[in-house]
Amino acid sequence: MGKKEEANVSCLGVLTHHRELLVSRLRSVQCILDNLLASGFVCEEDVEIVQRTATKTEQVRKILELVQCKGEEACEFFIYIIYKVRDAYIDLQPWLQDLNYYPSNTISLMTVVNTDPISRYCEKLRHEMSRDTSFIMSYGQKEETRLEDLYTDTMVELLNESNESLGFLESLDRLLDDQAVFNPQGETIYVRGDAGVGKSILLQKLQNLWSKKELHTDAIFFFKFRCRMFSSFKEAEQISLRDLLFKHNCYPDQDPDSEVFDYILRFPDKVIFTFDGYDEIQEDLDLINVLEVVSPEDRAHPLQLLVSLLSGKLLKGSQKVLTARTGIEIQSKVIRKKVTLRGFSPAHLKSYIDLHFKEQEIQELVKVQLDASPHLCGLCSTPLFCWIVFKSFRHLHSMHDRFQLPETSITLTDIFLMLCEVFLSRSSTAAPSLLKKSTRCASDTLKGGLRPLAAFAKLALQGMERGSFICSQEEIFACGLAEEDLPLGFLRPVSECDAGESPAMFEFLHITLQSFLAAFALLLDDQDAPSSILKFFTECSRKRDAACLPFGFCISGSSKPCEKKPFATNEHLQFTNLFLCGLLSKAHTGLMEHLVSPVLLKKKRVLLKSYLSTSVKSHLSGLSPYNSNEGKKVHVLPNFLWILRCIFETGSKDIAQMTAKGITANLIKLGYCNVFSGDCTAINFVLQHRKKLMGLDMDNNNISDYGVKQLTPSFSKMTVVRLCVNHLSDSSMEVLAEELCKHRIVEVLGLYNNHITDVGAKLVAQIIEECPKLRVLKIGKNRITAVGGRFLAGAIQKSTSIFDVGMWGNSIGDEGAEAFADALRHHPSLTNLSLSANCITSAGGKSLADALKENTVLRIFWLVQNEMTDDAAPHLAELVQANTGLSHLWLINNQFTVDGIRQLSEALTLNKALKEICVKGNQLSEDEEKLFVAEKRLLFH
Ligand SMILES: Nc1ncnc2c1ncn2[C@@H]1O[C@H](COP(=O)(O)OP(=O)(O)OP(=O)(O)O)[C@@H](O)[C@H]1O
Repeated sequence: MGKKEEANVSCLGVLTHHRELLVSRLRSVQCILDNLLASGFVCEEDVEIVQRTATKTEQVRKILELVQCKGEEACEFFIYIIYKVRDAYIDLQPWLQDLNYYPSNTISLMTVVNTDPISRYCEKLRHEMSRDTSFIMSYGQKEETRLEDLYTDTMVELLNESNESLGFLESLDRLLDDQAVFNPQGETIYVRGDAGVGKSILLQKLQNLWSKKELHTDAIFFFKFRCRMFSSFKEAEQISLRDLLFKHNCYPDQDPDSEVFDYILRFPDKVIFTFDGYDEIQEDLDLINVLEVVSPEDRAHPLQLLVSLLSGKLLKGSQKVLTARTGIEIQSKVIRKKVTLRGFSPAHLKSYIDLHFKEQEIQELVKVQLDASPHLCGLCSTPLFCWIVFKSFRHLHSMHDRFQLPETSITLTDIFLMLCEVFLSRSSTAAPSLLKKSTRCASDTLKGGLRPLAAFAKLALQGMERGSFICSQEEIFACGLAEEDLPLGFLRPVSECDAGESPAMFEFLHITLQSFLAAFALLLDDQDAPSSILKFFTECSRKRDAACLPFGFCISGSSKPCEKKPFATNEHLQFTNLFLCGLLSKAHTGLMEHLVSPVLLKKKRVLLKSYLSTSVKSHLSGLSPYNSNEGKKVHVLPNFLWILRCIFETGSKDIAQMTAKGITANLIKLGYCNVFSGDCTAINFVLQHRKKLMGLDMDNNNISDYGVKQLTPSFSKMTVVRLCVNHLSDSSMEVLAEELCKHRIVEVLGLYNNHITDVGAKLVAQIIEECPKLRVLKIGKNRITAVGGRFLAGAIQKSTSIFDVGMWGNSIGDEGAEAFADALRHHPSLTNLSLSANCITSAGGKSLADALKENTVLRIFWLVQNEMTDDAAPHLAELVQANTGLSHLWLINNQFTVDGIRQLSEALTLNKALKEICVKGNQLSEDEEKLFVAEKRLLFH
């Protein structure tokens, strides 16, 4: 009570007056009793009497009687407990506010201990979450790393419903907020990314932040799951939501009345869930057809509980974060917002180096070596690969003084071989001091460790064939592994919750390592026919009807999931194929001959090469080229990217040559294929063998500056270079300016939606000036201001070839517009120009209009979404009247009123050549728009 009321109203009176309200709303009796007892207001006997009372409401009545008997101070303390233990008495907080309650100085000195089951459970969850997430799960058990010692931010890109970029997340604790929400009805935040890009670690960091109360959320419960757990149940098994939450996270202690679960049901918005690895679910779920569980008391198959939670049928309002590999599409209706992980940026990579290597000298050494190899940097933008490279570097460098990272053409196979070498060298009996400075001999290490290596490989392959990522101790020992092999580092224990019911289960430290070892097993196998190495290729090439649509079928009408399917993607098999290509490559022959008979090795290599050649041919012949503005175009399928990756791993020039020759179209489209920077080496490996000129359309991928550097040799053949939406910065423009100006054959340059600033614009201007065939330039949605605008306009003015320029969505303003006006005045060939969304006001509009009066070449002019008002109208009207070349003028979303539009309309009647002026989205009412119906060429829609 406020100080004023304090004098008049006694707490005893309050309890009498509000007795019924307290009886109906007070839930956690135990916490009240514990505190009354601890403070001596009641005795043990009193507590027993209360506890013997049958119903909760009766218990509350008894407590009220007791405290009222004990007097004013006891009553005041009773209210004070409710005030202090907020979470437990959340329903009574508005009541306290209405009372304007404020504890007196005397009562504030008394201690209240929160023994409420909800608060205790929340504490327990935080404690366990902190314990489970403070370390990056052990590789080789001994050397666990603290999360905070190694966690580095990665690029988290926000996407809209159509997967277009909305920029990057500023900090991880904003993942749960409303930024970039495109579907407020959806409840799931969808995090996607490639293998090893850090989805699980991102969730771990999120959980860790929550456990330390550093996540901006008022959620007091956090339940984490690995999706694969949901598939580990038998078909007929059913569990309750309560069991799902508590059994697979932790149980509430001393909660006889199930208050925790009741609280969760009442306040689902206080709950966060994370579900990691949706792609690892072995059944496909259909959100529409699945018989959803909606009652929290029902028992159901865990997969049904999962679907019900994700779709908000259960615990509506709770926050859910779901991760999956790229390529898995989930129905938009359940998605609230979507992000994609892009790995380490160059700056993140530098921070990661500093965290990983404590010694400054080594930090420098690694930075120098990385700088020398953009390909390696590209691979290292994937945190998993980066971790392996750095771990191997640290280990091998400590053992062999002169160890250096491989500079050029390091493959993924090399990286995983290096990791095996590191693991196996742990079993070496020689003391490290004796090994120091000795020459590294990978073949000795692999040969020495062949027994465990072959056994781990066998285990990995068996898992792949079974479609399983976890294995039991019996399976491990059955493959010939012994207890002492486990600490080598290939396997790590699976935490109980992730494994479902099963005791002591293990998994490979990463699925990609399992894929690698499975490939090793195929290579080592001397029992089955050599052709069995191709088994996963065959599986991957089989078309999947509902590919990439895990919510696409199954569980139709029945409450049980139907037959087990392979994983939602077959990427783990694709990786096995890729590693097989690497292990069978010529470059590794010497090493592999220590492990497999040379005859068998050769047989397998021949088989693989012939398979790859055939599959390239059949893939290419299956593609149908079509004619486009830019020539005969062929859109390759994402699987082609895997073929290119495999070819690169084999290092076979023959196959690369054959592939390059087999592409008959003169433009290859690899758009939306999820190409990352590391892939560009593979693409370049093939394309550099191309004799004929060609175009490459790689719009909408993630190749970044490292990727552009990798493509350097191929630019000599490229007439079309489309790299829109690829996270390129000015440093890519340096490469492009150098290469394209050297070869001077480029005709189309697409750079839309990257991170190009004025510095890059200057380099692009150089390309325009020096490349005499350049016809089309798309450089919209970058960060170009008036300065860059002037460079570009100046170059365009000099070019005689360029006719189509897209500058949409920069900010060149009136100064830039002025420069473009000059270009228009003098330029002989520009026919299509977009200066939309460039902060151009009427002053800029006037300059452009005046210049255009003298230009009869420009056909289409875009000035959409600028800031022009009626001040620009007379000039535009003059242009409309005088210009005989212009056929389309786009003035959508400016600030013209009916007066301005009238001037344009009148001018239009005098120019029959102009086909249309689009003026939608200006400041006219519907009635005003109707004034212009007579002029059909003035469009308001
Ligand atoms: N942000 C990060 N900071 C430091 N290291 C990281 C980070 N993200 C990932 N790593 C390293 O990469 C490894 C693989 O990451 P993670 O398991 O999270 O990848 P993932 O995207 O979940 O892969 P998959 O899809 O194959 O399950 C981690 O064990 C860790 O060593």
